[in-house]
Amino acid sequence: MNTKFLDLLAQKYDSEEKVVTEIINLEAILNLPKGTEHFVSDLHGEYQAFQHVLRNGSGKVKEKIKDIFKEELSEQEINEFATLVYYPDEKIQLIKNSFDNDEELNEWYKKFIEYMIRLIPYTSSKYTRTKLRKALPNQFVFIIEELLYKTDEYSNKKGYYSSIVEQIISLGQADKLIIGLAYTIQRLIVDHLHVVGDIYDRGPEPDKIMDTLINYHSVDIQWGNHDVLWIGAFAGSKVCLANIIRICARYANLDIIEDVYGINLRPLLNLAEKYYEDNPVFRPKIQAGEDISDYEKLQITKIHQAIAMIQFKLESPIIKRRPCFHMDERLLLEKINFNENEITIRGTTYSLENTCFATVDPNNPTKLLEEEKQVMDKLLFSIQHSEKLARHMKFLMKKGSLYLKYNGNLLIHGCIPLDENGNMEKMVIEGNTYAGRELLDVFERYVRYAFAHPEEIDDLATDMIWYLWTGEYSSLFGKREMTTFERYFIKDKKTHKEIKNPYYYLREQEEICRNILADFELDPEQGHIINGHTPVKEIEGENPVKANGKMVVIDGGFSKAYQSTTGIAGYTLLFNSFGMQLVAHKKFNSKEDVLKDGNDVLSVKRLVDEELERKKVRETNVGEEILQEISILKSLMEYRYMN
Ligand SMILES: O=P(O)(O)OC[C@H]1O[C@](O)(COP(=O)(O)O)[C@@H](O)[C@@H]1O
Ligand SMILES: [Mn+2]
Repeated sequence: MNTKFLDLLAQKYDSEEKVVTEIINLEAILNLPKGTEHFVSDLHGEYQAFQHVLRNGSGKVKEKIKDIFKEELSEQEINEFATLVYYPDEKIQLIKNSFDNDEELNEWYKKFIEYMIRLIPYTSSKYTRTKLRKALPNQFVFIIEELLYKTDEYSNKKGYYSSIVEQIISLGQADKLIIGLAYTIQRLIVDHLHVVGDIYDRGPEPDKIMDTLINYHSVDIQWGNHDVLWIGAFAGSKVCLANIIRICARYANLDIIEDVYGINLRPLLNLAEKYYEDNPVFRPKIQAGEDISDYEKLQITKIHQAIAMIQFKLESPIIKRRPCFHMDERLLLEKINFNENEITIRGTTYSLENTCFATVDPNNPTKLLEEEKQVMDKLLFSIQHSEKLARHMKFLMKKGSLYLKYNGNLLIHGCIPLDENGNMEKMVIEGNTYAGRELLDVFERYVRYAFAHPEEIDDLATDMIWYLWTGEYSSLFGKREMTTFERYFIKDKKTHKEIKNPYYYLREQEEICRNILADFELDPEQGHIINGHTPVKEIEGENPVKANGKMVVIDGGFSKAYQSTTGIAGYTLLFNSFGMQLVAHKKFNSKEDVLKDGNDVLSVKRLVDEELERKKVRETNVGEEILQEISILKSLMEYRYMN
């Protein structure tokens, strides 16, 4: 091994004892059971529901409480304890309001501090003391460690411990301690979080989800089609930008653009007011309980049309300059017969309804008006200069990728494009042919290039991000074409259908999944493919576990817009040292409901896979890294200290 490197390392490990201690420490970690991985997907801006799943660890928090306290506490007390762990700040407030005097409250404090101190060793049994210490609330580390490691064999410490707790209470620190312990428990229960795509769009608070993820102790993200759409907009793609604004208008979420990311929509509104009227198909989709004035609804309806038309116009030049996208069928504005108000698609002529073509020149239908161009220039400038968006997009790039190989599994939001025979679809890009993993790798390279060059806006890399949103062989989209235009303007529902890639029925077959795993150089015997993207229709009896357990579809179903078609809120997945568990979630109403009756919509579990032997850190990705570190430290030992 390079001696320069070892000399450098020796600066950190400057004594034999330090090297030995670290080797022993790492060896010990290898033999601990692997930590719990938590998989969620398709969050779609539903921050509150996501928070809940994160805080209850898909049911794990309550499970651990039950393991320890089921003989001792009633179901109601267990629920109360669990809600205290999920929402400590709010729960403490409720508890305080429910007591008439301090004595009762102090008793409650004592009881629950003790419960929490008893729960922590159980939730941290898979971690080293150092790791546990890092998870503890800073200001209380010393005190908590005293309480945790009490060995009361000779019972002369009893007084000591109860005096610590009493001091905490009398010094007014009990709330802070309990809150700190609650977050520690949440954190210990899940070691690592995977977000299998679609943080953005449809729901109201994707930004808050991003902030949560940025502060989360350990996370990775597999980009979803909606996430790359936002990345695309930030990287300079005007058509991606038009799409994100269109979707925000459609779901009455323009606040995200305006208030959260600080993009001025006034120029777009002016254009919209000038050219558009009310139009039923462009009215925003408003969720039950949302309150929007008729005036505002009308404004959004106009903006929605203005930006949709800009989007359609912007698509055309890209399709023309990128023959490799094979998207000529999508040159729809050019297929319109404006005299007859008809369009001919794949040989069939349909009449158009609810059109809003005031800015369209029939002789040159894809040409942007000067005003439209200016609006888009201004919007792009502001989006690329939004500091908050920059922070969120950089995080998506840093922690995200198109797919991830993790502990033997393949995590991917959408699909691996296949033909009907199960062969990987090929795409020719700049004269080279790619399929399967290689295609995804090349897609990802373009995304990263575009992101690194936001000033280049018409280049292949930037266009490629849009392709990932909507192209036939995109691993994120997985459908032949996106029928947005048809959904707005053509009545015949046949034209709305978006035909899915054969992957979506072939993935039921074990053989197909094994082939894909092998293409990604994963062991088909051990590995699973974990998908998001398509809501699992439990109502119709669809099983999220497919291909003899090789394929797991966990669309979180957080999106309220889809809950009526799925029958449940969705699925999450847990993978701990005992195996994988799929958790089905019922609809999440509100945090207030959980706080009130403590009865958090509990989840049904299905065993996906059961390990015969408990899986150790040694057998994980982290384990591989540790093994490498050990081997380097051993070289250092030999080089420096053994001769
Ligand atoms: O429900 P909406 O707003 O009409 O959106 C439908 C569009 O969303 C998509 O399903 C993509 O979004 P998802 O990744 O959430 O499925 C498109 O295929 C489709 O055209
Ligand atoms: Mn998706």
